[in-house]
Amino acid sequence: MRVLVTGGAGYIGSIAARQLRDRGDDVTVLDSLYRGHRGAIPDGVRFEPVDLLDLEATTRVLTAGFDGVLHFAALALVAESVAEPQRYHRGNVVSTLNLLDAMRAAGVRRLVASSTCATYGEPAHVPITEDTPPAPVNAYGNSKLAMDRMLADEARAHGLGAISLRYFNVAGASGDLGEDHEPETHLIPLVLWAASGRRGSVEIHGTDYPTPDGSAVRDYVHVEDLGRAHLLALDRAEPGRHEIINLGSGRGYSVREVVAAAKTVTGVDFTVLEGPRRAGDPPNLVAAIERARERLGWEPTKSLEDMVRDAWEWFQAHPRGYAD
Ligand SMILES: NC(=O)c1ccc[n+]([C@@H]2O[C@H](COP(=O)([O-])OP(=O)(O)OC[C@H]3O[C@@H](n4cnc5c(N)ncnc54)[C@H](O)[C@@H]3O)[C@@H](O)[C@H]2O)c1
Ligand SMILES: O=c1ccn([C@@H]2O[C@H](COP(=O)(O)OP(=O)(O)O[C@H]3O[C@H](CO)[C@H](O)[C@H](O)[C@H]3O)[C@@H](O)[C@H]2O)c(=O)[nH]1
Repeated sequence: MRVLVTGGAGYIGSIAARQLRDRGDDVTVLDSLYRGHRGAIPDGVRFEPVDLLDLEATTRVLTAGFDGVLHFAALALVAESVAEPQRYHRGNVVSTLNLLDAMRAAGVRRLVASSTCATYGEPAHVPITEDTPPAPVNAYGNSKLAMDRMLADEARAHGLGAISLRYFNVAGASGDLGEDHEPETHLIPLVLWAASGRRGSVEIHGTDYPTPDGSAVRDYVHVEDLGRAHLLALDRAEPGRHEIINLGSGRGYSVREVVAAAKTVTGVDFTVLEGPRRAGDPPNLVAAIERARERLGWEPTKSLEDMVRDAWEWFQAHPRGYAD
């Protein structure tokens, strides 16, 4: 297949682009490099340094001819989205609208897009199925829900085959490709920065949640398992249909459990502080993943320990991320 990967210079997109390349697909990465890294773009794929907000340039790229698109490009920092919602509606909604216009003009009919558990907000019950009513609590979640709805409309009106993959917490690395976000807000990188000495400590944000050990519970999924789900989804997308599929491991770990796993894997007894809850953090998010099993034939294969170990190896080999 000829596949365009938007956001293919970012954390998840670069790893999925390499998986596509490795199965023999002809891959082009489109990325503005606003939050990505030139060094993350895998060898053997074409690169188009284009911003999706530039409709003309995006249309030009699409007219080269593609069988499908994996759409990772987005802004993805929750706190930033609360402070500057307009950037998220432009960066995640208008950019996707441009992509759909360009795909329609070029006759590209398959799309797999990055959605998020943030579209569910703070549901009362876990595990969270795809039928849980969406109720985002921040502009990031609102922008991704708007994207999902846009894809459903496009499928109905113009025959697009689209799948929104709603990821829970993505972690781990894949060989020499890993997580290098600036700013970094995700738990596992920050815990490992404490273990490596890049930071003096890590703080547990909230110890009074209604969970077994008082810290918040999340569902972590390995970035390689996640990437594999995209390849399956690309093959399964059906013209005229939009589907939503959760991707997680189906089991939750508390912040304290992640910290303990990192101490075991790294062998470092780093400093752990306890602080207040981070605004907008739900207590407990765990995915129901039956639909991914049924529709994609997908099964997560890697444990939390695998994620922490792979990320640890990457951070040790790349202490300053892609700057190394
Ligand atoms: N990391 C997670 O745990 C997580 C969880 C749920 C959903 N997601 C979603 O997965 C996707 C990828 O996440 P990531 O962690 O790899 O993010 P990332 O920031 O590492 O990568 C995003 C890439 O998109 C590019 N980009 C952003 N806006 C663009 C635009 N307008 N035009 C062209 N390129 C643009 C950036 O330069 C960057 O390379 C995002 O859509 C995110 O919302 C991530
Ligand atoms: O230094 C830290 C960082 C995080 N946490 C906690 O660890 C858990 C996981 O936090 P992350 O920031 O790693 O992940 P989130 O669950 O906040 O974020 C995930 O869900 C978001 C939507 O809510 C976005 O989709 C985001 O991209 C995705 O990683 C949360 O309870 C958070 O409070 C800490 O205790 N200390």
